Amino acid sequence: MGDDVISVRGLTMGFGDRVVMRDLDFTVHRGEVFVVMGASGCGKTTLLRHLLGLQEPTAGEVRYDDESFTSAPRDARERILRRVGVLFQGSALWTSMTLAENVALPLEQFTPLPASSIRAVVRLKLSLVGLGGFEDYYPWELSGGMQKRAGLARAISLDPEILLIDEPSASLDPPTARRLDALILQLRDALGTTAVVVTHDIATILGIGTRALFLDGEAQRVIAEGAPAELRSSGPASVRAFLGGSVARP
Ligand SMILES: Nc1ncnc2c1ncn2[C@@H]1O[C@H](COP(=O)(O)OP(=O)(O)OP(=O)(O)O)[C@@H](O)[C@H]1O
Repeated sequence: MGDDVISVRGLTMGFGDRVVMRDLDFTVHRGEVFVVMGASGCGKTTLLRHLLGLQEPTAGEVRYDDESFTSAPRDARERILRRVGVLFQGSALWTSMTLAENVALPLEQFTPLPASSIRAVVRLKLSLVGLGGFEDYYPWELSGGMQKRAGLARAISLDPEILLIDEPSASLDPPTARRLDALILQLRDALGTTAVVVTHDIATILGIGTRALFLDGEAQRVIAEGAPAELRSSGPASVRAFLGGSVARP
């Protein structure tokens, strides 16, 4: 397997006649935490939806390894997506199910494992995110940070190679958000997962991003790509300002 896990080529995204972002070109490398950043409304979530096939490109394509996802038939897309775990912004847990039932759901749907093995995997995944012992709790009995961690446990239930995470720190207080950042790194290290994280949280970007892409909503294009700390010190002025770096000319 090569080092390029996801490649986006000439991707233009829009709604009807309205273009949100044009000519996106980037590659996500194996094992990195790749951050998609930009101001609210620039198209970060829309990009994630394209990576999942929930929205079709106006132009261009998404590739996983060396296989076109965009032009793949439905069964090939499903096979590719089996390698991808997703944590949506609101965690998207089923509120009428316990944490164990939530995490078990993908295992029941996509593996032939017997119930006893599923229970063991569920316990392992919940303990990996620090929720060992919370198997029988319902999502509404948990804090926002715990709900996100439960969402992560479900996202990793099928041992995905790739994790797509939308706004991990949204609606969390800063210390809880930092703990979730640390957990994303831990999972990457423990499971060898490649992560794509969509966020406008500067602490997350600088804290866990290996490389980052800056989407400029007004220009409707990418205006910077690179290591977050480098972009903060020597990226374009608007990116430096976004990342809280100095905007004075050197
Ligand atoms: N279903 C839709 N129909 C039409 N326009 C949409 C739709 N969904 C999103 N948009 C528009 O597309 C643009 C990008 O939205 P998107 O949610 O991808 O931004 P974002 O960068 O993720 O924002 P945020 O950080 O606030 O979540 C916005 O201008 C939004 O209004």
